[in-house]
Amino acid sequence: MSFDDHRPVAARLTVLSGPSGVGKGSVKALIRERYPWVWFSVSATTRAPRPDEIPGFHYHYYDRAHFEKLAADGMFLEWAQYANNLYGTPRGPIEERLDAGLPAVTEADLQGARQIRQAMPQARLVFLAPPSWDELVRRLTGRGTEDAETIKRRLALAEAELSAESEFDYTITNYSVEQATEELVGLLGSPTQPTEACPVGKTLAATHF
Ligand SMILES: Nc1nc2c(ncn2[C@@H]2O[C@H](COP(=O)(O)OP(=O)(O)O)[C@@H](O)[C@H]2O)c(=O)[nH]1
Ligand SMILES: Nc1ncnc2c1ncn2[C@@H]1O[C@H](COP(=O)(O)OP(=O)(O)O)[C@@H](O)[C@H]1O
Repeated sequence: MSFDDHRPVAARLTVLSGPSGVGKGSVKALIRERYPWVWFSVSATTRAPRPDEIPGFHYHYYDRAHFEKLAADGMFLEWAQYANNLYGTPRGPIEERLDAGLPAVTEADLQGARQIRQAMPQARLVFLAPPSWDELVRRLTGRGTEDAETIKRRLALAEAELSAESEFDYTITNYSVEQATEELVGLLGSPTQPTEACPVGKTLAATHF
């Protein structure tokens, strides 16, 4: 029996995965703008912030020693090395949400999605797919945030990620950010109440560390 089996299904965790450059960040940004009641976990990473990224909003940015200490202390629901950096989902805020009967969404690479599947069989795994390989290359290159060597490494990982699509419960193809956003929000379901992000009597901490 897994540790979340007592929780109602509505309070489940949705995991958003997909290759680098497919549009996960773009979809998350539109959801945050249009559907602010959707609660996203803020992952931790050892990678440096990109110029337009805000610490505590896009990621918690830590050096490797601090990240490894948090991992050793069991502070992550899952964590993994992707390319040369570590990424992890903080455990506390997610457990607080689920224990309060509220849904949560986190982003994770394939290794992280697999760890969450093991730990939480009720979790719903969603794969964001590109319309084509060439379009993925165009998007990743066009973003202009990684050098050629990093792009090559991420595309090599993308091949493995695309071939694991069948492990996911749902695939959403990101033809347009608008369409992919609506499909993902459709899967998440409408909020039971607009105020569900902050139930009375519960303090939902943004982060535990
Ligand atoms: N395991 C795990 N992977 C994550 C987490 N947050 C982000 N990632 C993944 O780490 C990979 C690299 O993310 P990032 O450096 O932001 O690049 P991007 O996907 O190109 O925007 C992507 O596959 C993300 O989905 C997390 O909390 N845990
Ligand atoms: N549906 C789309 N059509 C065209 N360009 C897109 C689409 N979705 C995202 N992009 C662009 O592709 C690039 C990568 O998107 P991003 O959201 O950063 O991907 P990820 O977070 O998955 O790495 C960005 O320049 C973004 O503007």
